[in-house]
Amino acid sequence: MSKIKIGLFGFGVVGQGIYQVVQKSKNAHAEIVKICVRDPEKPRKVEVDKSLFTTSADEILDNRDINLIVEVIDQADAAYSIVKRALLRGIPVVSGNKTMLAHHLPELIEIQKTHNVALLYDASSCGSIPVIRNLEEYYDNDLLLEVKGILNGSSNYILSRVFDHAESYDSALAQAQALGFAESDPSFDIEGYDSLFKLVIITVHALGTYVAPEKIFTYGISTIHDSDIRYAREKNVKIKLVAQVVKVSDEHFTMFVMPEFVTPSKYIYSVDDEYNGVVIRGECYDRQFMFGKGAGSLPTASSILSDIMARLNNYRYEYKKQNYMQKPDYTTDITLKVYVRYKETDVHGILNFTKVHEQYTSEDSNYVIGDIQLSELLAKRDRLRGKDVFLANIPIFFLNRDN
Ligand SMILES: NC(=O)C1=CN([C@@H]2O[C@H](COP(=O)(O)OP(=O)(O)OC[C@H]3O[C@@H](n4cnc5c(N)ncnc54)[C@H](OP(=O)(O)O)[C@@H]3O)[C@@H](O)[C@H]2O)C=CC1
Ligand SMILES: N[C@@H](CC=O)C(=O)O
Repeated sequence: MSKIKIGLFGFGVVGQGIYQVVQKSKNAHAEIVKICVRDPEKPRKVEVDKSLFTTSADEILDNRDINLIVEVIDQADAAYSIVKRALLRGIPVVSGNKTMLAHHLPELIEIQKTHNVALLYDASSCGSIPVIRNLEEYYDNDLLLEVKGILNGSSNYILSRVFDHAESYDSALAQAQALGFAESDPSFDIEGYDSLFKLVIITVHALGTYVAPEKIFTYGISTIHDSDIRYAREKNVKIKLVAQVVKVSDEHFTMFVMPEFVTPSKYIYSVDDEYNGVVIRGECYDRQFMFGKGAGSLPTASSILSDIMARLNNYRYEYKKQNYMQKPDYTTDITLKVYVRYKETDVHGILNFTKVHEQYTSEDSNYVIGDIQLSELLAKRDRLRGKDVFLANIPIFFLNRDN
């Protein structure tokens, strides 16, 4: 490709960042030809020639000059329709939309193969950190055992402000929204779904296997309470929202998203604010750690620019791990040690612990620390929703391997 002519979908936090980095980057040999938005009259932070705007997706998809679609809108269903139509027409796409990708990757991978067309999406997972391309290329072997980390900038920002700066949860969430870190519906961030969707995408590139989001246990930070923070401080740990995919044997891997008590010796202990941190563990090399801004306009745009420039060399994912021999199967048949704090909810009536290590009751709040099957947590997930319950992983299961 000699010059990239971009049809851009979305001109919000990320779209405007992309416009800025493309203008700045002379060696990208790229030009934004048209921008599709919902409302062309909306005031924007970045000044742009208004004649670039359209509200018609077809005006971009039918424009034969455009040889790359960049999709950064906040609507997953509309994004799916745009991306699929573009790929079916043979137009390559760069996307940052993890919600859409986590739900439609198997079909979109198939279309890429049958229509010989590329879909790149490094910005969808961990903002500026190049996780996907590294998993796809550098870690293209059997040695990978685990990818674990903080994948959501907003929840990490909130936890940092609450934990280290004694700010209120609501004020920290409002700041995460004002700074452009949070999703349009911030419950995606705080309930763990954004981390979940990124984990689904990461697992496709880490192990070559797609697991649908609804099959994965996900618990967020929205029910965190002063007593949880007090407890963590007393134990000299921090609470982080952690997503992980782990090979638990040669035959099986597991994955889940939940708050975790993180000790100071762990790499992710020092990952604060909107930063993300990803620990990659493998046979022979032990651990490697990737760290960087996980959200925000320019950090995310920098990742999109990297995918745009990769298209100059016709780069595409080959999904080689999908064809690996003896791929491990997904299991939820593992035991976790968890802390469950509650007030009124009959936690013991809902959750079957295989072993209770510690129980505490007081007027203010109660907690239990016990062993529980991941499958049990997944089965009872809906019964815990909306309850006065906070749950955190105590990473004992992987203790001798955890750093
Ligand atoms: N913010 C971040 O840090 C990151 C975001 N992402 C992902 O990037 C995407 C965009 O996020 P962000 O920029 O923050 O979101 P914003 O809400 O800031 O912007 C969304 C943009 O999408 C446009 N839009 C919505 N629906 C349509 C549609 N049907 N057709 C055309 N345009 C549409 C909106 O138009 P209008 O302006 O007219 O309303 C707006 O410009 C999301 O998928 C998000 O998950 C990924 C990594 C980081
Ligand atoms: N809302 C997301 C944005 C980037 O993916 C986050 O906070 O990480």
